[in-house]
Amino acid sequence: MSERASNPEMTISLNPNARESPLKIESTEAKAAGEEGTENAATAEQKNASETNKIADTPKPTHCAQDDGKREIEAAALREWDFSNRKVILQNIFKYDDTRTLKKTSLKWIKQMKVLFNVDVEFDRIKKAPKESWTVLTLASESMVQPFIDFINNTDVTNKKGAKIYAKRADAEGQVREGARCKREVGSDNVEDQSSSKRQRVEDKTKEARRPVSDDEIRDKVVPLWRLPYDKQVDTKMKEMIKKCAMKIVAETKSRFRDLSRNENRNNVQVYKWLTKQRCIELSDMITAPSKIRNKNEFTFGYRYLFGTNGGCSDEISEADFTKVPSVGFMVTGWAGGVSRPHCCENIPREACMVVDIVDDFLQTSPLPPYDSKFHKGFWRTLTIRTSRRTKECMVIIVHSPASGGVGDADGYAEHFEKEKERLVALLKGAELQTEVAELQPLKVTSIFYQEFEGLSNPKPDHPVQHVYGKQFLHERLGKCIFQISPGAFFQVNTEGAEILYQLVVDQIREVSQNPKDTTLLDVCCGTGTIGLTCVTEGVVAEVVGVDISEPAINDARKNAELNGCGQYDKDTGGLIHFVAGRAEQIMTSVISDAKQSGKKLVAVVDPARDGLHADVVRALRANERIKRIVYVSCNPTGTLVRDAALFCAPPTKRYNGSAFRVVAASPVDMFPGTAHTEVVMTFDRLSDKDAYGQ
Ligand SMILES: C[S@@+](CC[C@H](N)C(=O)[O-])C[C@H]1O[C@@H](n2cnc3c(N)ncnc32)[C@H](O)[C@@H]1O
Repeated sequence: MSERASNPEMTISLNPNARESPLKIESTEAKAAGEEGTENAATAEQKNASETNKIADTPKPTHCAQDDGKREIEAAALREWDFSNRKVILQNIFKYDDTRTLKKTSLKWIKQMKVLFNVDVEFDRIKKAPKESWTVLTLASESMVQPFIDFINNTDVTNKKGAKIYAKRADAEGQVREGARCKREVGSDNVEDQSSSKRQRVEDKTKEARRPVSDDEIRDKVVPLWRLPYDKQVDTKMKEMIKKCAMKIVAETKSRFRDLSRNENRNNVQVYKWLTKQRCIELSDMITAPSKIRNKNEFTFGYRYLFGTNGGCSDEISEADFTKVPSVGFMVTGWAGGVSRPHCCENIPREACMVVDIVDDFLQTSPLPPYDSKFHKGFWRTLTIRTSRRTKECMVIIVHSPASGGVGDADGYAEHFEKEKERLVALLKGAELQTEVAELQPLKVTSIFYQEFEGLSNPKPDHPVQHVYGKQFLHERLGKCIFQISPGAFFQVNTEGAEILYQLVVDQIREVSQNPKDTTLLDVCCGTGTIGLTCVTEGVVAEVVGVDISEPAINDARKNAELNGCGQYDKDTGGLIHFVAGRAEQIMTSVISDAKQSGKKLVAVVDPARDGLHADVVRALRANERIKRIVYVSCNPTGTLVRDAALFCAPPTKRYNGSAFRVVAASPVDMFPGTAHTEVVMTFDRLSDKDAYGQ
């Protein structure tokens, strides 16, 4: 916290530049408007300066004027302390960026402003709530706010995912609450101005997005590394892993040692021996997946834009050149755009494209329109296709708006829905889905589900589904096991890649479970029980306790234990395989203490979603010294794995007690070829005091 923030009594600005040498404000508009604009800006600047100087120039007050003068100074001081007029809200910030990253980014923008427009801006602080896509940035003085907002809104400032970042003022009282969006402090004219300019922006974006899209654009979005040969893709990812995961874990962990000795005045917080000379976690070579093919693909209903008879011939393409047809595919140009066919993407299997073709044909004659997220109107929303080339099964899940009541003009939908539903089922169930591999038998659509959803985004995995055709589950074979998968349950999207990933986990557990009968595996975020059951069938552990938030996934896991001959848990007699539904952060402590009662050795494998582990799960695992090894499977190695690894490896504190861990192995696996994503299996071993500081 800055000195100013920590001492509200202080009235002298710590940023003398901000008050004494008023800014040269040369906003982009002022530049564009030439001399006149510059002059206006200069006048405004002078006005600003004279306002500021008023305080300093206040004549020595007479007795009566003394109170007024005092009040004015107090008011000025208050204004100085009223941070709200210096606060800017930035929207569309990347959800997983933390405050430190944002500080760096803001400094970069400020540098750009200086270079491009010769505008001096300084910022005081920036604060971001985790997983919010907006943040509040406080500038050093009020006069910097408008130029900064202009810069952000009028130049190409985007977040990591390429979405435009927008800026606006925070509200008058500075009531910037975490988790609440702020209202702007503007006059009614301004509100109109701003909302019409916002409308304009949305219109422009929509116009830009609703157009025919080339195959290369589709690939650029879905498999952004497709232009590189595969070995170069792997190189690129490996460099990213070293810089943003392996090096960051060491830096982050070391910074925790520094913070502890500084903040808690603990002068004995010496960096552990294994870290002292280390700059980077040692990573093994990237393990490549034998196949690029995804077994789960999600598409959106919408309109596909095609060139009309004249369209696409000249450089200047206008909207009149397009025609549009209802379709299903990827939203390559964002939520406001049309949808594009997935056939050109190398990771989408041909059998899934065949289902897309069937649904596409069906839509051409369907009286029910695709859903339009801009107006929250329309019927067909998303199509999910799960396939297994090994069992020749295919599961189709169609999400739609309610047929009556609910979304948009739903009243007309009810009369068509039942008929349309049956028509689509009839088209799908007879289909033979041929893969690119001629020798492979074609797949069949073995189950169809409909899912009604009224909300604005997407249904949660446990949102109810309506089973309309075939089997209730999809079956997939992995290694020696077979797994039943419910429509809402998680399953790794690259089947061949998952086998490699699980084999790595098995090997890491085998290293510490000399006697499998005496080892219990805690499978945290176990999904359908895949990792735990693979470990049992591979003979590295005999007992598994799995925890997952999803009830359907846990039901699948229990069934999968039976299917794979691992026995089922009996609540009276107990048993060797036990799956529990619940939030890991709420039940982990009791799960661990129950597991401890058997007196067996405990090993944990954690495989959380992109959000990483909840702090309470890290605490529970750290606090239980019986857990000597944790194998962490991460799909977000440059984000949440870094955070969680630092929490496991940092010295004990009141909040995170129990001896620290150290990283003993880390293997990146390319589960998503063509994309920038990588999965990492990282192994942590508990450090004894002797290991921590010993020779
Ligand atoms: C990446 S998946 C891993 C699943 C499984 N290990 C596998 O390989 O198939 C993450 C799992 O975490 C579960 N999950 C998400 N939040 C959770 C929470 N708070 N507590 C327990 N499980 C959670 C999800 O339901 C999902 O099954």
